[in-house]
Order: sequence, then C-alpha cells, then structure tokens
Amino acid sequence: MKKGRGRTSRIRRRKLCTNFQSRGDTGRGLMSRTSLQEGQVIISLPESCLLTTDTVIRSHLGAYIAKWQPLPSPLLALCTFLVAEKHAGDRSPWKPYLEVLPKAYTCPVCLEPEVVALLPGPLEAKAREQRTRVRELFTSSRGFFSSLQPLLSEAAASVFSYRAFLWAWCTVNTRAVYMERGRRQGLSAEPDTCALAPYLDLLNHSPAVQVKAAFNEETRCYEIRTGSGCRRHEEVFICYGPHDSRRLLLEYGFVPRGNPHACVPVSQGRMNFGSYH
Ligand SMILES: C[S@@+](CC[C@H](N)C(=O)[O-])C[C@H]1O[C@@H](n2cnc3c(N)ncnc32)[C@H](O)[C@@H]1O
Repeated sequence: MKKGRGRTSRIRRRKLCTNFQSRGDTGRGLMSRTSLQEGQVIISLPESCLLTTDTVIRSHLGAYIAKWQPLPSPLLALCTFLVAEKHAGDRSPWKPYLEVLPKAYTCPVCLEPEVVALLPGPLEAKAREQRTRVRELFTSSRGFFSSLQPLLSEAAASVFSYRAFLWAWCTVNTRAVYMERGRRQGLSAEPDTCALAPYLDLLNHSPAVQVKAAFNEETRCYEIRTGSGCRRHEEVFICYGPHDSRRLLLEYGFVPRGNPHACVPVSQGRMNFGSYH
C-alpha cells in the first residue's frame, strides 16, 4: 500500500492544511478553520508560551546578565538568548520553536552593501543606518558575549558570530509582538516592548484588516481579536501597522501589493521645486 493513502492520513493531511498554509509570496501563514466574526479572538497565547525578557532573566543567562556592566538592553537580551538557545540544540526547551523559525531573512540589513547601493536613495540611506546600528550593537556586545563562555561548548566568538546575531536580530525585528512592560532588573532603561509569540507569529500582514492585539491581564494571554471578520478556510491576516512600503521593507523584509499607506518621500529641495501647483 502506498504511504499516506488511507482515510486517517487523509484526515491528518486535511488538518495540517487547515492550520498551516504556504503561500508563494508571503511565506507560511495561518488559515481559519471556522468563520470568524468581528470582535472574535483569532488566537490566544498563554503567557508561559511567550518569549520575553523575563524568560531570558529566568534562564541560565540571568546570572550573567545581572553581573554585566553596562546593563544589556532588552533587545540585546532577547537576541543573546536566541543565539544561545540555538547553540544549545537538543538541550533547549525552545528547540521546536527555533526549528520553525526562518533560516534567513530578506530585510535590507541582510543585504550586501553592493545590493543596498542599488536601492532608491532614501531607502538606501535608511538601510545603511540600520546596518550601522545593528553592527554597532554587535560590536559593543562582544565583551558580554565572551562573558557567557562558561555556558558554551564552543568558543563564544564562533557561537556569537555576526551572522548568528543578525539572524537573531531579524527574528526579533520581524516577528516580535508589541508588549510594553516595565523596566526589568538587570536590563538597561531602553523600552522593553518585544515578545516572541510562537505560532501567533505565523500571521501575515494585510493593510486591509483591522485587529486588536494586546496582553489580557485577566486571562494572562496575548490575544488578537479580528476587527474585520474572516471566512472559513481563508488565510487570516493581521495588520502590523499603517506602515508605508519603505518601512515594511526595512523592518519586515517585504513590500506588500496594493499598500494604501504607500508614499513617496520628497526631499526638502524637491518640495520647494514641487510647490508650483
Ligand atoms: C510574523 S512573520 C509571518 C510568518 C511568515 N510568513 C513565516 O513564514 O514565518 C513576518 C514575515 O512574514 C512575511 N510576510 C508577512 N506578511 C507579508 C505580506 N503581506 N507579503 C509578503 N510577505 C509577508 C515577511 O517575510 C515578514 O517578515
């Protein structure tokens, strides 16, 4: 008998298809198995499934973070945790999540300088700025990475390579949900607003939908409610924000089709020139 031809396997296949859909240009996404009415919860993820700076501080990294000066930022803590857990492989409780994360990203920060130079002027400038910021964060954190050597089975410099750091930075930047929290002990005063939300982070962006997303203090879950409804067996989208295409490319590595927030930045000189109307 050919593998995967029976009824059980057909049902299993159908279940997989309804949960996890692959679409050419958006990568993976989520599809609803029922129709969703306006205001209904699309997805609700318990606090224990979120990867936040609390997760990092409670982990084996916590003691090293507490000792390090200057205090690491919340973003650095998350990136460091991702790289360290990836390095831990089978020993990491986050392995199932880490395995489904993209291996590479399409954000301009990952592009070679020769490719960045081909981007339109204002976008090129932003991409360069972003690249410099990420590079500087990496370079200024080398000492902190070295301090983690006792936790690592390889040289800290090879575990915390720029490539690994960039992957972690893009993971946080393209997939984290916004979750504002107070300052955590041991971390710098920079805003602590990012949380990784496994499974929920498979939702793709559409500027045409409205959603409400927030951590519910009563249920202790991160919840997303649809503001527009969704038909059964259709892909469920959320809106990452009313971002123009340049911002979406810079932060998320894609340009959506038909973006109502698309705009063309006009330089000061151009504006004067253009004010003849
Ligand atoms: C939060 S993840 C969503 C899940 C992602 N598609 C995956 O395969 O893991 C965000 C990423 O999905 C992709 N994405 C989301 N919405 C998109 C869209 N409307 N068009 C193209 N790519 C999109 C981009 O690569 C973006 O960085």
